[in-house]
Amino acid sequence: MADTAAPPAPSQQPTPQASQPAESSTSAGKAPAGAGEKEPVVVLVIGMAGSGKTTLMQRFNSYLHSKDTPPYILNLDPAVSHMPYAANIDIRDTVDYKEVMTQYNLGPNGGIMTALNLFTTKFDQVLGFVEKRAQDVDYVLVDTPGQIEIFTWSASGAIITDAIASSLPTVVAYVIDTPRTTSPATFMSNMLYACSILYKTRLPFILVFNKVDVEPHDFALEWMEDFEKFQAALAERGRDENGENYMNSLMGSMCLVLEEFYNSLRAVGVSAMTGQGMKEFFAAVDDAHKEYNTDYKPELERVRAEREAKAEAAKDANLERMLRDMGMSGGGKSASSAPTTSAGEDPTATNPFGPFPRNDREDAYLDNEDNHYDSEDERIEAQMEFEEEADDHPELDAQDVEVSFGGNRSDLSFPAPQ
Ligand SMILES: Nc1nc2c(ncn2[C@@H]2O[C@H](COP(=O)(O)OP(=O)(O)OP(=O)(O)O)[C@@H](O)[C@H]2O)c(=O)[nH]1
Repeated sequence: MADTAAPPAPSQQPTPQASQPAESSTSAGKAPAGAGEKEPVVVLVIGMAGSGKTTLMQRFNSYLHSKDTPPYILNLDPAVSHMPYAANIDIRDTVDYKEVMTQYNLGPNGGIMTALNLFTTKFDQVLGFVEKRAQDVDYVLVDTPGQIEIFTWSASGAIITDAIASSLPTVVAYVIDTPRTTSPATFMSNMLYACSILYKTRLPFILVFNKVDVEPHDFALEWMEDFEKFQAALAERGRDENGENYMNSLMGSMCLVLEEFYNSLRAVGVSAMTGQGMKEFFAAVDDAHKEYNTDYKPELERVRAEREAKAEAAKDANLERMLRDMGMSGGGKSASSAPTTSAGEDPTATNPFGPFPRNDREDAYLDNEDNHYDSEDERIEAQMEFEEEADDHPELDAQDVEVSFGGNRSDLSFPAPQ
């Protein structure tokens, strides 16, 4: 194996909080920067426990080193005991899941899940490290926790996936233990799981049939291409020890449903043990990278633009509402929020002080006959007289007068503008 460096020992954390993620210096940093802009592709390695993810990561790593394109590696599995490759960023350097178990009184799965949650709170920094190296590498490999559901169905897994996929081209490599998938029922369960991940992440997807040194994956390709062959295998091998085949019709219909799913992915057979299929795997990754750029990226940009447009519209609406509240715009009132008097009329509609209900002081002012003017000129003249008088009487200085919004805003009071 080309890269068998011992993994760095996990640091002992005094408290189960995520410390600052650390970046190990491995060969990725030494990769020669290519001419022009480089855009690495992130490969998220996901699979059931024991499917061979970690061994495969080591194989990918050694293969890429042999091609002179060392990858940048992230390990997100806090419980991995032996890592046969050196990761650039290792979750175990940041959170000690055993410490998390002790402090939070959790079992192993709860500890792994909580460790991942804690790490997620620092993931923006992790992404910062990855982005900094983006110019130097072609591939970023991400190993995920052995308990697949901890990553695929947790909020932190979704946050991490979204964060990575919105910053760099990302593809999912779903690792399958081929020798353990030869029964039609296990095959179907694995495919349904893969399908759910594909529809959840919506990222370009590669089915990686691992351990083909033990069992070639031809049967799987055959079942995916020709559903009648799968039906035949079901009829032949789908019976339990009592000769029952009650699951067969369900699985038969399932394979029809999965036909569309099979069309939208690539499948390769590999062996982490012998290194078979590496060239085909990376060709599939490059193909999926292109798919990300043609299909996923425009969709991502569309969603992002939609989100920004919504945020902009909300900002405009807030500004408009604020201006209305301050009586600086047309003063249009919102029909739904305008309060009404007991007589059913809207007091804001007749309030010259602004688009809010009159308060007692304003009512008193308007009820005073002296304050009614026949024309706007007359009102302005009266105001100028008042201001001249106010100059001679500093006690009338407006600065000392508290203006309070009436009605539903009576809890707010603001000093009068100077
Ligand atoms: N024959 C054979 N064995 C393999 C291959 N890949 C992995 N294995 C073996 O499968 C077992 C599980 O491999 P791991 O790499 O630990 O699998 P994993 O998916 O990372 O396991 P978890 O972290 O527990 O989920 C180990 O005994 C490996 O030696 C392969 O291609 N061929």
